[in-house]
Amino acid sequence: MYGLVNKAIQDMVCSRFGEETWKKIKHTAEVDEDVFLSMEGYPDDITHKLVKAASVVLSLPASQIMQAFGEFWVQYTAQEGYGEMMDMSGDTLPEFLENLDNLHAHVGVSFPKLQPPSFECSDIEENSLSLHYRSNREGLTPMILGLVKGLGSKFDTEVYITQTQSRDEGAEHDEFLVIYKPN
Ligand SMILES: O=C(O)CCCCN(CCc1ccccc1OCc1ccc(-c2ccc(Oc3ccccc3)cc2)cc1)Cc1ccc(C(=O)O)cc1
Repeated sequence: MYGLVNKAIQDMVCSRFGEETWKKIKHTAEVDEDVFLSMEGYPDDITHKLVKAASVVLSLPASQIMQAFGEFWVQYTAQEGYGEMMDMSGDTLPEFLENLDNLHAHVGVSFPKLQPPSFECSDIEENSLSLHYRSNREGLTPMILGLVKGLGSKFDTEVYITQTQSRDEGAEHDEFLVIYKPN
């Protein structure tokens, strides 16, 4: 995972719980990095250890941490210089979701170590669609719930998302029903 992800976790924890809590989380995770370089590639395990340690230190379920992080990621990347790229990826929530693979392909051209998941939309109706999420990473599914919620805020759109298929329960990939209503 690029360091931008770990840096975003650090910024979310520091902004909401302070520097001391972040130090405790890094210590619990046994992660020694003082600074995460956005454009450096880090083992995925570091991200998983940080989420697990945050769950212990904050006494919150890891799924809740990942969901909050997904929501935070959308605004964080916009303020960290990817706002224009995100704005070019669609004017509405369904459009953005349909263009997500293109967005990742665009980033991947400049940053070849990117290992993006794949998102596909099907059964697209006026106010709903099915979102298919395929990834070679494990355990980040709750982040997708937060990412879509974050897109709801970005597009001032009420969004309801529920998982309808789960890889953990034997499905080939995770699938979500996304219902949206622009305000
Ligand atoms: O792998 C999984 O199964 C779940 C990963 C979910 C995280 N993605 C979120 C995708 C997303 C979904 C909804 C809305 C917005 C989303 O992201 C927009 C986005 C995607 C990628 C970047 C990005 C930009 C630069 C990166 O790397 C840098 C950073 C600074 C300098 C050089 C390279 C890494 C990711 C920025 C915004 C983004 C992503 C972040 C990092 C990686 C990666 O390091 O492989 C792959 C994907």
